[in-house]
Amino acid sequence: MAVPTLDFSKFISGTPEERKQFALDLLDSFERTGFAKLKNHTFSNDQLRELFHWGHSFFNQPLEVKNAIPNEPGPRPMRGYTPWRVEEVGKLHHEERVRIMKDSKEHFDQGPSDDVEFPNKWPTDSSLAGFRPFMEAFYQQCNDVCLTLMHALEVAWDIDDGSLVARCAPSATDMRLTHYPEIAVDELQTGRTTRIAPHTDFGPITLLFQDSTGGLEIEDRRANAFVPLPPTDTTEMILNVGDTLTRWTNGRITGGVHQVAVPEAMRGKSGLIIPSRMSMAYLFKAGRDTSVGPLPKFVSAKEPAIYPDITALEFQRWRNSIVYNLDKEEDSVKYNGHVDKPAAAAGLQQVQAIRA
Ligand SMILES: O=C(O)CCC(=O)C(=O)O
Ligand SMILES: [Fe+2]
Repeated sequence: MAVPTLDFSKFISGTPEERKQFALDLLDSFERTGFAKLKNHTFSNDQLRELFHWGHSFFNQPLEVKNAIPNEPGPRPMRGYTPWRVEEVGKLHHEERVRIMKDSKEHFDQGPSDDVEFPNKWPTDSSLAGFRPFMEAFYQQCNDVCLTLMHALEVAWDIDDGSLVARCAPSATDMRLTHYPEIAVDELQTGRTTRIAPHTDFGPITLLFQDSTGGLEIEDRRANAFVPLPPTDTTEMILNVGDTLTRWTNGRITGGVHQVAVPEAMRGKSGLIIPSRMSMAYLFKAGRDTSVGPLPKFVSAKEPAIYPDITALEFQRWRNSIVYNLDKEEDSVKYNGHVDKPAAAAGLQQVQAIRA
């Protein structure tokens, strides 16, 4: 399954025809594959190098320094540092729900710089003095790219009242640096852990940059198999379609399932160590109080809404209650109504029955 690389500059500074063509190509790629790639995305190679430099500087700190700004695992946006083998992203993927498989990764999460409800947690060590200003500026630039991409979807759908872009304010995005420490191929191939298990992201879309290690795989829907998205050009930005866009379009666009596994060249080999890997995911979100229910454009008497009108924050709380393995107890009751697909609901009940 080929994921096309689109030229973002055609939308930013192209002719009206080029803008329309970019918008249609973006939508087509999202609909067919759940992904797209962008070049001329406004980030320079120097900025990307600096991003990964700061990532390494942060993760190279001793564990107790990183643990001084701990993320509180739970049904809320994440802030600060999460050590490895805390998250169970695999539980998001319906078929995988029963498997307990903690991800072998550590990450740093940040939200909007003015967030008073879920404030950011910044490292205080003087060697990281430049980390915060760089990351805040990077965050802002990613937000601009995302809003422009939402506008491109408006152009593709002939939405002329700005209602899609309006659903993405005020910003509630979580930006994540993930470090996957080196790990033996044999350990990953036991299937008891993973770098990041198959999942879709929660927001409308995600912007992703990966380093040159490899291992990112996307689901090829037609082949019903994972295929590598190799880091042939690490300056390209990867776009993932997330759950919120599926909900907004009443199921018309399906989220792109992805995972990080053994890099292609090492697959099936024993006794090798997979080098450490780093990525940056800008997990774009709708405004916290905004509905993730279908847009009026995608609902009709013939096609009634198949997703409930819940807020983006409520939706995120529910998804994170699963990732942090809290969905067994009172959370499962609280969020159960949000399970939209009958098959998924039945699966969840089965899991609860097994665990009860
Ligand atoms: O590390 C990667 O390339 C993917 C990360 C990812 O899927 C996520 O953070 O949601
Ligand atoms: Fe993801």
